[in-house]
Amino acid sequence: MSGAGDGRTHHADDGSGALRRIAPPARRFLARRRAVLARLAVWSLAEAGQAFLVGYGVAHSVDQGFLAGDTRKGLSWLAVALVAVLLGAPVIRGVFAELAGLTEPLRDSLVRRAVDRSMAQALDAPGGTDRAAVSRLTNQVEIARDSFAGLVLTLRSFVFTAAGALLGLFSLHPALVVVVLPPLLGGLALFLATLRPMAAAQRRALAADEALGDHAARARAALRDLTACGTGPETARHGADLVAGAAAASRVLAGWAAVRTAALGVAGHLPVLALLAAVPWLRGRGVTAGALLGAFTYLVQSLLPAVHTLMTALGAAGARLLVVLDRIVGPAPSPTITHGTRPKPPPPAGPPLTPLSVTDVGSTADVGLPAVAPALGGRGSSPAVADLPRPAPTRRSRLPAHGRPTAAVELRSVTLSYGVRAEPVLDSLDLCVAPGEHLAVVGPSGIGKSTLTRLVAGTLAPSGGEIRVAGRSVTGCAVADLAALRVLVPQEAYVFSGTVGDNLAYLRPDAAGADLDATVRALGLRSLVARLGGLDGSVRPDELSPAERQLIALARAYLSPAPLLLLDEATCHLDPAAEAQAEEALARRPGTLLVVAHRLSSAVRADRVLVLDGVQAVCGKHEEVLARSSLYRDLTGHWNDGSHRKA
Ligand SMILES: Nc1ncnc2c1ncn2[C@@H]1O[C@H](COP(=O)(O)OP(=O)(O)OP(=O)(O)O)[C@@H](O)[C@H]1O
Repeated sequence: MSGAGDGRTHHADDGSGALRRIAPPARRFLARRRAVLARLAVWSLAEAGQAFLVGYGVAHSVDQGFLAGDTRKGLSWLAVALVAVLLGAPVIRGVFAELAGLTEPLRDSLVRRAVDRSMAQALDAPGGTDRAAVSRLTNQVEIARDSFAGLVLTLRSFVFTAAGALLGLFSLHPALVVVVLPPLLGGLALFLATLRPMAAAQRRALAADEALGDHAARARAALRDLTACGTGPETARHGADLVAGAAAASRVLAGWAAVRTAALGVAGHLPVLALLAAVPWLRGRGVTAGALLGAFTYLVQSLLPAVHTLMTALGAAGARLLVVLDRIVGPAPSPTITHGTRPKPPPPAGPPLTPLSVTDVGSTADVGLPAVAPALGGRGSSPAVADLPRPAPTRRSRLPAHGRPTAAVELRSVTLSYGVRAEPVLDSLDLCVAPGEHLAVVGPSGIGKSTLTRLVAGTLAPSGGEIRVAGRSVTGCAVADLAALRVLVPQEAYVFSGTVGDNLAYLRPDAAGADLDATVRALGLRSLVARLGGLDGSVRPDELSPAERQLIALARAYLSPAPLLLLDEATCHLDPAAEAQAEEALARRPGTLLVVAHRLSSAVRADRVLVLDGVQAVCGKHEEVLARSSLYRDLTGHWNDGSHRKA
């Protein structure tokens, strides 16, 4: 889960770093609660005494009572053992009462820290959201409190019970300690050796879980963008990778849990077996039957349950506590989101979900758009757009070595079906668009116009054939390379909260003020920009009309250095005059323009018109297509009537 750890390098260590970070605040926390700790110690001493008395009572009931023929004495010693067992209840009650004095202040302090951290991050990255904060405030704080309570209970219980039981064994016969202690210590050592790798595995599992949750939240927030840009499969693939990563992390964790179970077996059962095997040896050293029975009682009744609980609690709760505390108390991860802020290299931390170069940026900024890649000479090399005259297509053509200009867009026998058995939407389509050309795509609703733009944009892979943009195959092309080749402006234009300048320069972050001014003039945005307070004025997406949003998205595309612009009904909310101004400006821009037209005027303005008609396609100048395609004649008839705004 490499991505999961991005931006959280302090979580990537093996646990010792976390321990170092947690230790000082933990010491301070405990130092302030000495009185509670002292009261806990008193109750724990009572627990040690109870453990001591149980085995001691059983041993003496046998040796001094039943085996010596004194049944009354035997029963009296058994009564002592019974009272010791019954005393366990009030002792545990006392322990729990004191425990609250540690766990509740811990919970309050963690909540305070989690809130402080979220506030600090919100201030560091205005507009950004720290989604992990919710998890820290609820789930993780509860995990920390419960784990801490479990740890205090079991650690303390183990130490005092083991002390009581070992003291009891020693008092019965020192040889008993010699037999019991080695397997007990061996199991404990094996268990302690698993703690560090187990903590690291636990940390990776938590990080994988958070990364998955974060991905789901980002994908949900960006659903419209994902659908509009056709990057759902890519996002799903990334989600599947995260699920696989989380599963792998859980498997590693399970592997270490198995090692710990083995340690539990050694520490928990080997002492009993060792004691059984050593009975002849012990008898030879004068260990009485009562002492042996008392030793078994110590093992079965006190020591082994304490070891079992200790290992379970320290292994699971201890590792969890360390990881969770480090997340809340340790250094804050670097902010991952710059919503409403133009991304600057290096790109934001965290795995990108939809690395597109579409001009609608609002929620795609949330899902990690890549840094805008340079094209046509790279960043900073583009001249001020408005200063450029409209070059003839041939003048803008770039000639490869063999002398023929490389086509801006080339489709060779492209077929697209949305399902294995589905009728193809496009069937063996050939198309060649020259550099600098302005092509209008028309056709009835549902004929495949958006499909064509997505194919050319490289966000949809063809079922067959080949698609090249500026000579490069776009199928399987790296995202940054696609971003350098084309900009796709869909019908739903998204803008993001930020300044007007940030919105306009999103695809060309180094644009000079003069470029922005020229763009505003060329696209007819002057009154809108003035109303918003100039280039430094704020854009609030909800307060803009669909037409205003489209104008901003078009201006953003205009400024982009990409050589190919794809407009998929991107001017549908503009009135005819505004549409004409925007389209003419975009056509004057150096580069190729492919427009899905929804008005006759838009088709007439283009150098050529592509009419999609079922699986047939006709392409040529407006007059030629008018003569050759009855569908185009029908469409122009509808447009002229004004009865259908849309083809
Ligand atoms: N993701 C998809 N899965 C299955 N079928 C789809 C998908 N996207 C589009 N289609 C189908 O493919 C055909 C072409 O759709 P497309 O959106 O490309 O047409 P269009 O010409 O752009 O239509 P409109 O002008 O209404 O936007 C339609 O029948 C549509 O239902």
